Amino acid sequence: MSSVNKPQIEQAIRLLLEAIGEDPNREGLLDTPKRVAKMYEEVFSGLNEDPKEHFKTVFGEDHEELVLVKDIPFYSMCEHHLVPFYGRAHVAYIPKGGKVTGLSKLARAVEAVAKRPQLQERITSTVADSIVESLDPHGVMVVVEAEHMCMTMRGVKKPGAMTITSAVRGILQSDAAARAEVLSLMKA
Ligand SMILES: Nc1nc2c(ncn2[C@@H]2O[C@H](COP(=O)(O)OP(=O)(O)OP(=O)(O)O)[C@@H](O)[C@H]2O)c(=O)[nH]1
Ligand SMILES: [Zn+2]
Repeated sequence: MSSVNKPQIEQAIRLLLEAIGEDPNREGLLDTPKRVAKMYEEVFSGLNEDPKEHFKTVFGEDHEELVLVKDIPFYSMCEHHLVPFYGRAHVAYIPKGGKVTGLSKLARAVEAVAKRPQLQERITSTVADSIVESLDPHGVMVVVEAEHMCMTMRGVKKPGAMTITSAVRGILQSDAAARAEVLSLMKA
């Protein structure tokens, strides 16, 4: 079920168009409020999702070694300017007690968290903490690399500048050698 109020978004977009000096009744813009409402429903669909729900899929596999899914593409919306930021997430964890989740669930958790008005730091730490809370693993490391359109098309105008954030939990926080190994696999 959607949490966005589409008629209200349509109304707001008509006002916005008027405010920038456009005519919301000209032919090319007639369906724009409806399209934008539909788009926001899609790009903010993560507001209805708890990333931890995805980790209910657990296999009782006795693997207490690294699992890494890297290069997970994501698109999010910067909560300061409501323009996109996008890039790749790398999610690693070391399972404990047979709590191994489905690989796709790591990517689903990234999607759920990204599809909200966001900060890159919060995407990173929310994904890491969801894994810790759901799977109680030995360790977790999430690295996110992204380009922010608010730094590219406006403001400071620095296309190509990449922001990298990480969140490290458990043994990957306390053991520098293990952390370095995960980092090198993420970069490989
Ligand atoms: N920490 C963090 N900052 C972000 C993120 N996305 C955008 N920002 C920053 O949020 C800040 C908002 O700064 P403000 O001074 O309030 O807004 P502004 O005048 O539009 O800032 P400029 O972008 O510098 O023009 C900017 O520095 C953005 O680069 C993010 O994911 N994390
Ligand atoms: Zn921004």
